[in-house]
Amino acid sequence: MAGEIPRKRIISKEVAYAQQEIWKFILGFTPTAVVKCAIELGIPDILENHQTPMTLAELASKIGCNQSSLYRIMRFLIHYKIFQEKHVFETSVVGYAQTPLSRLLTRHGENSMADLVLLESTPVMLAPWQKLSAWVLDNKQLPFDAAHGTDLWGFTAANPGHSKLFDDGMACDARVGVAAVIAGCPEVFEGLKTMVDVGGGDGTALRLIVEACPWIHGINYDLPHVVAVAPTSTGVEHVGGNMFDYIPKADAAYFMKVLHDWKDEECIGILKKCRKAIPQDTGKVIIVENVIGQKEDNEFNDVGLMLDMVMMAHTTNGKERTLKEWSYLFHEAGFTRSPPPLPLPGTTVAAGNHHRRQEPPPHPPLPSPTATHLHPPPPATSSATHLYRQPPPTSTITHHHPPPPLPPPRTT
Ligand SMILES: C[S@@+](CC[C@H](N)C(=O)[O-])C[C@H]1O[C@@H](n2cnc3c(N)ncnc32)[C@H](O)[C@@H]1O
Repeated sequence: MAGEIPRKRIISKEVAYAQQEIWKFILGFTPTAVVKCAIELGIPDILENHQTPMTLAELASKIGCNQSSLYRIMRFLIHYKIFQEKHVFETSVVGYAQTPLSRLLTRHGENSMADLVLLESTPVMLAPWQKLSAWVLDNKQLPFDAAHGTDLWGFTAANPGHSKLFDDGMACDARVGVAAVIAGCPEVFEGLKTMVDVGGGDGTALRLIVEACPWIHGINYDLPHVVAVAPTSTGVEHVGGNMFDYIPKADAAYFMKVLHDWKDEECIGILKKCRKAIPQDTGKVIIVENVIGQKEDNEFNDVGLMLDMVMMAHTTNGKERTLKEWSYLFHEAGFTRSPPPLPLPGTTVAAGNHHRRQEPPPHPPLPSPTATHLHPPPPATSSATHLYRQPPPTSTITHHHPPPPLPPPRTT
């Protein structure tokens, strides 16, 4: 019939859906870029300080920018629920206001993640993503090294400005993570006189822990260039060194988002060093890390998987791990038992204890049935469900170990 479109040229619903969805990937960088722009313009802080909704004219005047660009930026961010529109108190005038999301983007708010947004969107951190496919293809040069000629830690050591950005970004995450650990499983800190935070960055995590548990003397242990500029705080001593060589002696060793930067062999080496740093009978290793879902559960969460890609782009063979993969590390390092993970509000914590390994180790790289047995997946309780579903899940695992011969401490 004249004017009728041939049937084969009408696209199916699936193809139409795919054609729509693919734009999320084509332009997936825009939310990050526009959120970064809003932070740089100081919009979350301006709205926070103003306390009542601000009109476009007021906001543009405060920032010192033209209204038409600002209007489009705000329209975009309102669409993504970063900001909202609200009536100015008892008037018909509509203005811009904060949301719970934008409160996380003020520069110095209690739970601010602004520094982490600014870090991840720097040209330095974006460049390695251009090298990802080459790395996957030939495994010759890690993406970060290919982009910058050195690894992340070498780069931060040579670039104090980027090192500060990195430490500030990590401190954002540390503030949220430590609050969850203290609220959800304070018992892990009971009875500790000393605790070393290995890879503790600028000491933010340890400062908060010592504030909450003032009976603990904290040792913040990180690379010399990091602790050299770390702020001082009561009850926290900064020690510079290399965790592959030596870990300072303490009742407990605390690792927060450190082991995910390293491959299995390196983590096992670090954990073995830990066994030399803590007392045999009462010592603990406390690990606060992401736990990603296991394949059979099909419960990988978006944030966990994104972080796993970040580890590939930015670290020297680091990765996010499933419970079985964590169990494998503990077993290989000589620990035989750890309790199931404990859920926390907004995050998840697992606690465990430790015993010296008696049986032969499982074969790498896959976790063996022995490792699974030593650190079984959590039972199908609400805790376990919570563990896998909270983005980003985190686990704390404590272990005991045999006595150490002690190397001399290195301090800065
Ligand atoms: C991802 S950051 C985590 C920082 C901190 N634990 C937190 O959660 O905010 C990893 C830390 O490990 C430190 N690091 C890297 N290599 C190290 C080494 N060989 N010895 C000690 N610390 C190291 C880095 O300087 C960095 O502060």
